[in-house]
Amino acid sequence: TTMDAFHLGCPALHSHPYSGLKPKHSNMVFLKTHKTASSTMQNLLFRFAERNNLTVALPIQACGHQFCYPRSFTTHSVHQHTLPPNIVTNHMRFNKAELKRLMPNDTIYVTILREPGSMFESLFSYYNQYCQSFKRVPNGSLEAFLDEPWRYYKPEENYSMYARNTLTYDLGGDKDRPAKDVSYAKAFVAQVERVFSLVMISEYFDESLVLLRHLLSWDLDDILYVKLNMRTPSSKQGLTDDLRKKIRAWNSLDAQLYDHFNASLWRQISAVGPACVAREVRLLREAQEKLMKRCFGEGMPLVRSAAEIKNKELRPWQPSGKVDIVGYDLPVNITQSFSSQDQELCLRLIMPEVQYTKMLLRSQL
Ligand SMILES: Nc1ncnc2c1ncn2[C@@H]1O[C@H](COP(=O)(O)OS(=O)(=O)O)[C@@H](OP(=O)(O)O)[C@H]1O
Repeated sequence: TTMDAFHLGCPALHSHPYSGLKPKHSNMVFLKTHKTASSTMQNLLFRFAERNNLTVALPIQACGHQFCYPRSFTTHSVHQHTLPPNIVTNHMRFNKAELKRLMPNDTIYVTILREPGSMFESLFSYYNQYCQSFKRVPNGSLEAFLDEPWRYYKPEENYSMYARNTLTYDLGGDKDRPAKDVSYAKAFVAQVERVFSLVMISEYFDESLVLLRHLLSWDLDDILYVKLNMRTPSSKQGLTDDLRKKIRAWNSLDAQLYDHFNASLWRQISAVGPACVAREVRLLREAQEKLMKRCFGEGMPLVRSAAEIKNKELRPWQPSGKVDIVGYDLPVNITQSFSSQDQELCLRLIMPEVQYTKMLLRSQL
């Protein structure tokens, strides 16, 4: 069966005869960075937590669905009914010392980075009305911003962290440290490396998940997902090489983080065995397809713009009228023939972050 093949995979990691029986690791912090596929990861972790009766740390009401981001994380932002937690995954600005006070000693730290070009293009479009540095650019032109970023960017302004080195900021670093301060960048990368056991890469999401599965001794079923929080193609802009270069120069700290951890990811893949990782990725995609059929019938899940989604619980948050974030609906004819267990799973797979956070909080009260 697929499951047997899955367990037989990657012999390098199964040198211990009983390693297949190793208990699943459940204490983890996933630093949810912005516009990096982190909502897809968060949804996967929420489902894992529910299936295994784990406690997810959730923000107090005053902090919204984030731990009072963009302020640095403190334990005061954690709802008392979600203590002591096994899993932390809602948005925050990372603060290791405070997390250490909150979490068990065996907590594993994981995060995710995305290629700076496509990440910045996504940020620019998603936060175009939210972030003043973007809002004041004529015609919402990414080119205009990148030609003269200092004309639009005010480092001290609200939400300026979406306009420069967002990953560095989310990780707790100094987004405005000048690029010529080489030793800062190096020391920061080293610090991130010491804390995080795995830094996932959005472009290699499935490969990253396979490494995560190995790190935590999870099953194939634990890493199934549906892509969340996507923009419609019409909300996206292609990037020229020149634009990509300018984005990297403007976000040079993030670019250094990305280059470093992209290389580490491939080193980790090499260590496990590239063929074995590729096999698990294939098995993951096959299992995913089966699950899609079960939940959504033949073909793909029903990708819809928010207004078209009948069930309000399934509408993703829309940052502004200028960008469309798509979500999913469950097909009615299929849901009628569902077992209630399947219905719960399929519903959760496509539940957006804000709604799922609220639901989890209610269930943990
Ligand atoms: N599995 C997977 N692999 C690769 N990319 C993925 C995946 N899932 C989501 N996405 C893309 O991630 C973008 C949304 O990121 P986030 O969920 O982190 O955004 S948010 O900060 O929480 O709002 C968003 O990018 P853009 O569409 O470019 O905006 C999603 O399309």
